[in-house]
Order: sequence, then C-alpha cells, then structure tokens
Amino acid sequence: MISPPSASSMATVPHLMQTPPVVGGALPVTDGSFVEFSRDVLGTLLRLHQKHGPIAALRDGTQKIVFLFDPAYNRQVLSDAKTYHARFFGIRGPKRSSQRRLTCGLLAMNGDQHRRNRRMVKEPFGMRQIAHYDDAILRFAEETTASWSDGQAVDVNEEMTRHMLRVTSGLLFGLDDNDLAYVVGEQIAEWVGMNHELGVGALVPNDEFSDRYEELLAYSEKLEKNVMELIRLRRADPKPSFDVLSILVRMHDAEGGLSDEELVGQACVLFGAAHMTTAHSFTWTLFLLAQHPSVMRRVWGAIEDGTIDREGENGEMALIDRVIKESMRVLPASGYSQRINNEPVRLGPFELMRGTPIVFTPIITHKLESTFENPRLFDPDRWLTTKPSGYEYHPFGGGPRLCIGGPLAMKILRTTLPRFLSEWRFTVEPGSDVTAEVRSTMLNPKNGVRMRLNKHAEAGPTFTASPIRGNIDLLADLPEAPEAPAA
Ligand code: HEM
Repeated sequence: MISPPSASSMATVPHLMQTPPVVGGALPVTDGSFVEFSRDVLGTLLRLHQKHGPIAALRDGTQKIVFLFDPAYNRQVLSDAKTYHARFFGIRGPKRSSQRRLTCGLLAMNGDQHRRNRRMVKEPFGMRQIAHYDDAILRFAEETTASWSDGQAVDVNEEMTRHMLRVTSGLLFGLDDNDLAYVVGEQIAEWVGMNHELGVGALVPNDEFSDRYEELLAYSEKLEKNVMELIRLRRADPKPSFDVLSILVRMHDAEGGLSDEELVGQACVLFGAAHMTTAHSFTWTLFLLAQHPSVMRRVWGAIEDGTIDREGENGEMALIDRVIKESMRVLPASGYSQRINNEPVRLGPFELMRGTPIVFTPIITHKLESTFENPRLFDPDRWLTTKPSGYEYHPFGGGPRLCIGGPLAMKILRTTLPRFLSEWRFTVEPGSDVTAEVRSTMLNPKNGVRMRLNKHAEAGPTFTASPIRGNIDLLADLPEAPEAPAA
C-alpha cells in the first residue's frame, strides 16, 4: 500500500511537486534567513517551490538568493558559463593561504582558467582511460563483500563511504588501503561542510562567522599538509600507474601543465567530489531496491541469468542502468549547485544585481509532473520510454560544467552493485529512521540507513520491504513498504 507522509512532515513541508504558475504581478519572494536556509535546505527548497513555482527568491535584509526550479531556467543559466560563474567555495581565504590553494580546484574556476584546467583534468576521465579501472573496481567490490558477515546489521551509508574512500584513494591516487587516504577523506568532508555553512553565513552579518572563519583557515592548513603528503607518496612510487593523480603529474611534468598549487586544489576537489557523491548514490540505490522487492527480484533474476548489464535486443537500456538512473532521479546525491551572475541580468521576473547567488536543484526539477509521471515513484522501467533533456534530468549538472567524473561514477556503480547484490540481501531494519537532509550541497541520509546483510547462500533470494520512520516520504513513494506503527 502507499505509505502516507507523516503528519509532522506534512505540517511543515509541502508534498506535491506540481509547478504552480507565478501569480499576479507580485515578485515570487519570501523573506527569511540565509542561516536558517543553510540549516534546513531541503525544507526551504520544498516550501519555496510550493509557494512560488518555477522561480523564487529568499530575501534576507537587502540580499537575495534566487532558486530555479524549472528546466527552462536551468538551461538559461547552466548553458551560459560566461555570464553565470561557479562559486562552489564562498570563502577563498587570504592570498597564499592553504584555504586559497585548496579552493583552487575546477569547481571554483571560471573563464579561461576553467577551460584550460578542465581540458587537463578531464583527460583521465575519458572512456579509454576509465577502461583501465575495471579490474580495480571489481577487486574493491570483492574486498568489501569479504569484510561483511552473515546477519550483520550495518549503517549502509557508513559502509559505502568507507568503500568509496578505498576506491577513490585507489583510482585517484593509486594507493591501496592507505590510512592517510581515510583521514583525508574524512577531513575533506568536514572541510567542505565548514565551507558551506560559513559560505552562507558570510552573505549576511552573523556573529558566529568570524570565529569559525579562523577555525576554517586552521583546518585548511591541516588538510593541505595531508593532501600534499598523498601527492608525495604517489610521486615516490616508481611503478607505472593509470591512477588519476599519476596522469595529472605526468602531464604536469611533460607539458608544465598544472602548477603544484593547482594540483593540490584539483586533488582535493576530485577526492571530495568523487567519494561522497558516489557513496550517497550507492546508499540511496540499495535503499530503494530494498524497499521495492518487486524490482529487486527482477534485478536478482537478471544478475543470475547474466543480463543485468546487457542492452535489450532493440537497444533498450540495461536494467542496471535503468535502476541507477532512476535512483539518481528520485534521490539525487547532488542536492543543489550554485552560480553567481558576473553582470546584472534579467532572470524571469527578477532584475538581478551582479553577484547574486543562484541555486538550481535536481531535488525539485526531477520531481516535476510535467516531465515525469508519478514523479515520486521509483520506476526504473520509465527509462525505456522517457527521454528528458539534460536540463530536466541533471544528476551530474549540465552545460560546460557537467561533472567530469560522471562516466567513472556510473562505471563504479554499475560494476559494483551487481557484485554486492549477487551475494548479499540488503534489508532495511524495520522501524529505522530514514531522514534525508541536504548537507554541503549533497542529499544524504542524516542518520544513516540501518540495514541487515544476509547471504543468499544461507537465506535464499527472498526480499521484503520494511516499515520505516523519517521524512523520506517527502521525496519517494514506498508503495511496497508496510506502514510503520505510530510512534
Ligand atoms: C554519483 C556521483 C557523482 C555525482 C552525483 C556528481 C555530481 C556533480 C554535479 C552535479 C556537478 C556539477 C556542479 C555544478 O555545476 O556546479 C559535478 C561537477 C564535478 N564533478 Fe561530479 N559527481 C559525481 C561523481 C564524480 C566523480 C567520481 C568525480 C571525479 C573523480 C567528480 C568530479 C567532478 C568535478 C571535477 C566537477 C567540476 C566540473 C567543472 O566545474 O568543470 N564527480 N559533479
């Protein structure tokens, strides 16, 4: 049956995803606090869309953040990198500081510098290069499954984060099971989080801001030392390697390509961009499959008969790709991204002064009924017929700044998931709290996702959805899950 949204979540956050029109001549503006926005991104996005429709602004004093919900606005902004600049890091720190160097990665660059760096950084992510990663990806999957025991209860998000830290340090830095890589991964997650909280705080007068600013500068020094040490370890290893850092270093040495400063910034951003987004995508996909036993049974059958990653006779998308695309539609790991206009612009009903933050979000755009029928339903087969544009469906962003690691992330997911699922049954722990929140721009499970792992060899391939608590019903229908008893 269809689990109704909980009364408490409905009281504060709208549930439907129709796009109402802009009403009358009034500007679609809500007065509020940016600090509150940074504390409840998901609720704010849902409320603004519900109230204002395709485009909205949150106003705090004299400042505005503009939110785009409609694919036409996404197209206007994302395709025009000249007018709309990326600003992933609001705080660059003093010149020659660690903070300045660490925020030097691709996500923070614009104009010619972005084009030049993107050309170089994208080299290791081409289809030809990532073909080299197949064996390593499978080996990491084997190691992770070997670490599980039958009947074990785990937080799957923690498991997937650990898994992706290993995969990322292996593929990006060529370092197998390196303790320092774990430390760096955790530090990057913390540092990105501090940047986002403070980045929003910096837009408006806020007492907390100055203390935490000093804390951020000190933290970035610690992180930079460790990223430099990873680079040093990589350089010290004489064996020829296809990991991303080796390719970048080789290009650096052969062409004088990336400066050391750029290398630190790129390494840090690549590591952060790769492991957290992909770990959350793993988690959400395993969660959605577990809560949809009818889909899971088909996936299991296709793994058994070897067709899981095979296109259909008429070129239909392989089942594993349908599952991943659909999971990234319903619960996209990247919750929102941001641009600023570097000249005054007219955007829909707004005349925006230079430097206005502009947010776009797949969380809302992926749920528009005008593009996707029953948008909150997890229905992998919709991908047999639906063909949304890159501005209607944009889990990896769009336009000239499209994610360069998208094909690698897809390869990791489509190679690893069948390996996990062939041996293990993932069942959500009944009664557990599955709450989505947007933190550091990513949609992640606030309290993890508690799941029990059982070996098919012991338990047989039976699949059951579980009653759960939390706010996930705001984003996903779980029609196969029994209702949770009232708390
Ligand atoms: C499922 C996994 C992933 C998701 C959902 C994801 C999502 C995104 C999104 C939405 C953007 C665009 C941000 C914007 O427009 O402001 C982006 C950019 C980027 N991503 Fe990913 N990403 C993933 C995996 C990866 C991986 C594996 C890597 C590298 C190893 C990576 C590296 C990058 C880089 C360097 C950019 C900046 C591109 C530019 O500005 O030119 N991502 N990603």
